[in-house]
Amino acid sequence: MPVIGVIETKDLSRSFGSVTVVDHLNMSIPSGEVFGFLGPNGAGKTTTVRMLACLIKPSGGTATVDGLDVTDEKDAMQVRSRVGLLTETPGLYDTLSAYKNLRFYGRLYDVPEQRLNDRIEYYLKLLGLWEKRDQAVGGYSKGMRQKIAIARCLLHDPKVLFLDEPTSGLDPEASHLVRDFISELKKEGRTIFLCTHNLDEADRLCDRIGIFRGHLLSVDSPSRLKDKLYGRQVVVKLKEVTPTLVNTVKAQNYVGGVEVNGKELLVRVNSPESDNPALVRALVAAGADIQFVSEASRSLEDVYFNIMGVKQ
Ligand SMILES: Nc1ncnc2c1ncn2[C@@H]1O[C@H](COP(=O)(O)OP(=O)(O)OP(=O)(O)O)[C@@H](O)[C@H]1O
Repeated sequence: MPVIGVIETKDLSRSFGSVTVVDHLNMSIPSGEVFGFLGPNGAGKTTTVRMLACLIKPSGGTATVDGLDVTDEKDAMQVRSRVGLLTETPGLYDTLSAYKNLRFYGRLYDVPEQRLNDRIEYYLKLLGLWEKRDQAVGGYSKGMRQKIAIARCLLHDPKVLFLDEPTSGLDPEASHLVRDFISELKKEGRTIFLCTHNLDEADRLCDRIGIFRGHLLSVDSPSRLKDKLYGRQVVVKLKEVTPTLVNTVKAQNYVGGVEVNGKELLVRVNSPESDNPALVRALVAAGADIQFVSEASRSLEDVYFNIMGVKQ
């Protein structure tokens, strides 16, 4: 039987006037996955999230969240109660304390009184804000406000979380705390749909990445995206690079290609674990003085620019 994702879209589309912003989006996100949704400004990420969270209607196609049809009015009510949404500009009541802000929103979601108090206490303690629970949110730092905003969208215990730019505008320490918090939420088994422009963050947090501009250009785990585009490469640093040494490497039948970068050879191989010993032996036999051998690491930024066709 095919595995049905907790988020499924089939040709999901949305236009504003004559402009199509989301164009036949097809994706399937399994339960418990952290899915990174990457794309340039105006790619249609927020529009996609708004459709999946039932804030706007699709112009075409279908989508289900937790098995519920987002285009069906009755199902949409239930979807809203099963998802948590952190928007790019989460509004909090500045004059109310963190505790009162959370109580206010929890009641909107009809969370039973005792359960609400327990959940507020749990999250404020987890986020290190319990001692400051009675301070007005207006006096909170940006990072503290963001943590309250994330806690707010968890009060009704949603299975699926849509986080739109959760660390945008936060300093490195606050971003780190929010990222740790997202990892905790993953451990709780929630499915997290993460829109971010921070590629390093996506690389660290996400099980899979979808690179999107109107439709999905590529989707896979960060490591497979890198391997698919670049294969595995070994960097061999030599005391001296000579044409003989380059030709020796090229002549090895397990070598897929060689690039010379100063005193380094960038060698493409299928499996460094099994090919490196032979490569090192061949180079030494040809007179090479090897200083370092390591695996070349590609960043998600390399992948993103490659897929977007941006020259670096
Ligand atoms: N309600 C609306 N009416 C008209 N156009 C809209 C509306 N909402 C979004 N758009 C347009 O749709 C396009 C995609 O916007 P969207 O906010 O989904 O992009 P995004 O990928 O989230 O961008 P960013 O990374 O900048 O947040 C933009 O050109 C935007 O102007």
